[in-house]
Amino acid sequence: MSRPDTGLPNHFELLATDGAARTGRLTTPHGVVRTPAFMPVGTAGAMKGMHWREVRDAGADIVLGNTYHLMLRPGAERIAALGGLQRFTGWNGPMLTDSGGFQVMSLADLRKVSEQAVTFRSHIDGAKVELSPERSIEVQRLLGSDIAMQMDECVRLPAERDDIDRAMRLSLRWAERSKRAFESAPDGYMLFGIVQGGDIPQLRHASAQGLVEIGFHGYAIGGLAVGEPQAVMLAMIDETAPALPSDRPRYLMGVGTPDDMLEAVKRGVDMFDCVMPTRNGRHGVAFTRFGQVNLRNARHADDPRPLDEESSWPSARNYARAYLHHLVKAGETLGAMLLSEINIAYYQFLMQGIRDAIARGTFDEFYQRTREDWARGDI
Ligand SMILES: Nc1cc(N)c2c(=O)[nH][nH]c(=O)c2c1
Repeated sequence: MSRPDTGLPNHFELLATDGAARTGRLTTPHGVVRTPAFMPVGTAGAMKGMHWREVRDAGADIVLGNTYHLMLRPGAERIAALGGLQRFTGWNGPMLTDSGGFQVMSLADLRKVSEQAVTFRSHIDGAKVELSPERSIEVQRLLGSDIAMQMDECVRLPAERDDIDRAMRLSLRWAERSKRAFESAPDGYMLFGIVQGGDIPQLRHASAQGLVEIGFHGYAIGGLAVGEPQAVMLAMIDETAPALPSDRPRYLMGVGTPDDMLEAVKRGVDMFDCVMPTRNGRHGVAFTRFGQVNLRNARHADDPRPLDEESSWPSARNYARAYLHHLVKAGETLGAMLLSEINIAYYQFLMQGIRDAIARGTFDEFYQRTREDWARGDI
């Protein structure tokens, strides 16, 4: 087990452990986050297809905002002038923002990476933009997010060792710059470092060690969920999590399916984010206690049963599959809305079950039973 980190103020309280799995509380300026936590992704300041009250009622303590989108439109200075993300959006709880660098690499045109910054042309209006570690921190501070992320360079897999090594060392230098730029933030606001190193254990260890020497409030495991098989992702979590301070939160970026998260919690991960529940909902796919259900499938056309008559979420137990199938096939907006909330609610239901099981010391039984239920499939 890795050593506690005696560096920056620690806002994370470990409440219980069960094997490598942990449950805890992360205290932020806008509220407490129960961990393990799933952060729904509110890309441009909104949860697609959902009201914030539904996100909160589903059990989410914290949501994620994308710096890339928000800095381009409506703009960080405008959001700051309007009172920050919480007042601007109406979500009055904790928010985490990413650095923007990851989405520059996946969304922007004509992007160029240098030691100083990434430069790119906005996908909205073609304007030339420079995003440095310092500007990324400035934007995240202007947005007022509770947890900011260092700027990093993530290499998609598979990739050559030299490129993974280059990006990992650049990310460490950007980590230093990000931390210096963050130092004026008020107490309580946090900055997380991001471990890179691709699918190479030695590079992951070097990245984790370098970040711990710099010192952060929490640590993200980056460079995964970028095209590698689940087995590789899990192997890299096995390499990385134990190299991070045991008393600080560990955040696996961009992950994932319910199965991914259950496996990652078993390996000591505390926080997750993924667009999958809302994106799959918009595409007609529901996540349930018995696995995924594709409501586009004709087999649902005459099925009067709800998705899950024992669900804690009303929309999952009150609407017939036949109706959801109709809405999806007809392209009705309500279909995307209902399946988005059903999926976010299931993700939060899973997280609550995980937290309860770890607190009771029954995580192994919960893990086995949950996987058996998924394997039963949709009856
Ligand atoms: N799967 C991933 C999703 C992400 N949003 C990120 C990120 O923002 N930074 N760095 C990363 O490595 C990364 C990986």
